[in-house]
Amino acid sequence: MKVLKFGGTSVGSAQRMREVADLVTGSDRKIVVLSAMSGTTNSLVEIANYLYKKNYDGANEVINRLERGYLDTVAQLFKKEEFKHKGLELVKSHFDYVKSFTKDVFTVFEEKSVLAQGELLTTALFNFFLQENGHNSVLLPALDFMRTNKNNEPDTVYIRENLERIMSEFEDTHLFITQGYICRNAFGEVDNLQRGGSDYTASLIGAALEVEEIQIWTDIDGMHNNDPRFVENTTSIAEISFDEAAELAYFGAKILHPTSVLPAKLANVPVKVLNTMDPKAVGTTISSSQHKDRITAVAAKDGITAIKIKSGRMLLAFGFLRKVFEIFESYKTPIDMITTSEVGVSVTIDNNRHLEEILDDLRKFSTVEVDYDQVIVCVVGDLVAENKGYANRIFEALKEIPIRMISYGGSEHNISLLVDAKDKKDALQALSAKLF
Ligand SMILES: Nc1ncnc2c1ncn2[C@@H]1O[C@H](COP(=O)(O)OP(=O)(O)O)[C@@H](O)[C@H]1O
Ligand SMILES: N[C@@H](CC(=O)OP(=O)(O)O)C(=O)O
Repeated sequence: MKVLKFGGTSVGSAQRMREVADLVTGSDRKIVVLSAMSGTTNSLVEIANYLYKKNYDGANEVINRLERGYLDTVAQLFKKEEFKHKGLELVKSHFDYVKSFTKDVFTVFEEKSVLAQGELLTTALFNFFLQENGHNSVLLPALDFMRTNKNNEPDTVYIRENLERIMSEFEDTHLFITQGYICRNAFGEVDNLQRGGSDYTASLIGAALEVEEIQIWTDIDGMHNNDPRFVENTTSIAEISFDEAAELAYFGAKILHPTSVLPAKLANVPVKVLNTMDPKAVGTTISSSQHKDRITAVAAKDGITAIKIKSGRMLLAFGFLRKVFEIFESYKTPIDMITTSEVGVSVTIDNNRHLEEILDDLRKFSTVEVDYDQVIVCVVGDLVAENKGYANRIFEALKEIPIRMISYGGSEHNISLLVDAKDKKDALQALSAKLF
């Protein structure tokens, strides 16, 4: 069995859905994970923001625009009156539900339910389309098996047991369709796996069922060696290890959700990144094979804040780092990069929600400087100490760019550098020019 995930752009129109149907209707057994049609989740976020502010005119305007888009898709997707009717009813019921919140209380619980409508609607439409064309597909409700625990981590035992239970009722079925991104939390409430989380859904399902392969179908021919939104002439990486792919995803390669590689890695299920617009392209295979003597790729993670913490008493003091880390831990704020010296320590975070409280606590025993709007540029490859010369090439490439922090040695696959956001594009381009 294989798991195939199609992102929002891959199911972004009636024509694209037809192309996806061609790709999934072979004879082998598959679970197809779909995201919402492109733009849907952004619109739902916009609607939720209006509903929080009780701006019902604003909410209705976006709701109506989104609904018209889905009605157009129904008109173009289905041929038979019966299915056109089913499609229209389906769209109406989902949008009536969203509209009901323009008259009701709106809290984080309702927001999560609103955000779930995109995937629920897209998968149901796609499943109708398969049925109209005579395919015997079954819709697997993600809300019946995808669940997180009290730490907001996937509850892997629950996921496996419930997937197996539901699927055992359909032993003769070869094609299952399910929603990416959405789940229930430990309290059984509708929740999600964070933006872009459909990749994570695919990886969790693939790992739970120990499938032969997970395929991530998107709008580009695999993982590229640099961010194609900022650098021209990037090329697809044919093969990459789980570890390198995880570093790239974590450090900003938008093509994969940051946490999506780990479940596949733990279950040792290979992941292929493939292009819906060019299905014959080789794409990228992510597996446990390591690739020696190369720099593989560059990525950049935006929205970073750097905090420089200085203390006259750090010199020869023990316990200083513990005090610093405990503060970040108490506000559940993860640290990305860290560098130390005799007089202080610099750390970066990507979540400023508790920044003011963190700074207040740090100021009780240190002086603190903050740099906003920073970017972590991450170079991934076989960067073991024995491979001499790679660091030199990286710094040579970046000689015109102010570098605020450098992290090397934390993993054998990564050198991370902190630069100002305004220098990001130049840094990425300079690295591509020198390294590839
Ligand atoms: N290293 C990279 N390799 C390939 N694509 C990348 C990379 N970094 C960023 N991207 C961007 O990621 C996009 C695909 O991700 P996304 O839009 O989330 O797809 P989907 O809607 O299929 O989930 C590509 O179109 C590309 O612009
Ligand atoms: N629809 C969700 C989940 C997702 O993964 O989308 P995509 O595969 O299009 O990045 C989002 O926009 O966040």
